[in-house]
Amino acid sequence: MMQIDPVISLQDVAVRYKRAGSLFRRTQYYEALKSINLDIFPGETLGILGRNGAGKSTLLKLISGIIKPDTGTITNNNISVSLLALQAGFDQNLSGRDNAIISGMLQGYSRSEVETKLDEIHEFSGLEDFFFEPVHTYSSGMRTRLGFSVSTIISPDVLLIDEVLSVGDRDFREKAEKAMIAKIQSNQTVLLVSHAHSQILRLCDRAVVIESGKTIANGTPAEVIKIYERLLSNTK
Ligand SMILES: Nc1ncnc2c1ncn2[C@@H]1O[C@H](COP(=O)(O)OP(=O)(O)OP(=O)(O)O)[C@@H](O)[C@H]1O
Repeated sequence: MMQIDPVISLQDVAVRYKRAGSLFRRTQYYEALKSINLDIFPGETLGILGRNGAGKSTLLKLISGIIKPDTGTITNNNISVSLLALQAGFDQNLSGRDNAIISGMLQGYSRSEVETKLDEIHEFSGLEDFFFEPVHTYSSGMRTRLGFSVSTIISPDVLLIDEVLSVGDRDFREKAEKAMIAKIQSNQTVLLVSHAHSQILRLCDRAVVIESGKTIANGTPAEVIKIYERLLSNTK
């Protein structure tokens, strides 16, 4: 059988955060990720399950390059990765339009490439005239719409989604879910973090569980959800 190379590969990766020390105590660290081993293959939709604090968001930040591992290696063959952490990283004083341009450029596109997509982003966001107003005038739902629209219209090689399908008002949520499903069904590589097991089952080709900073299960969504549910009920 032909071997397909992963687009991103994590080997024994660990991340620790500095905990605020006190005057008399040495700086303390918290190991959010202890040992992550994960390959992400082109075109797949990979679901990430794990309880609160297990390290899922840290994993997404790591893959998107926002933070670096303390130990272990991440191999990424020069691909663009975008974290759909809604509202993250907008400059409050710039307009939605300018923030859209910057986000697109941060995802590795040229200014003119992003500009050709601006009308589509504007349209999808439903922000109307607010698109041209500073982001500090937006409600949090409006920021969500902007973030989602940018990442939906400007497709990175790997799209990382952190619980996105559960935000926004009902109309936008339905629109967002439809757009996500279209992406998932296309060749887009997607990493989806969700606490909704039915969503993982419905949308993903494969799933993994992160428990206490380690990858502990990897397989079909049905298999992995079974393992995860057993884990939750054993430790209640
Ligand atoms: N900037 C930070 N500084 C210190 N500790 C942090 C920081 N960010 C996260 N942590 C800690 O690291 C651990 C993992 O956090 P993370 O946000 O990755 O979990 P998660 O699995 O995404 O949780 P949730 O399901 O609640 O979103 C948690 O114990 C958290 O308290």
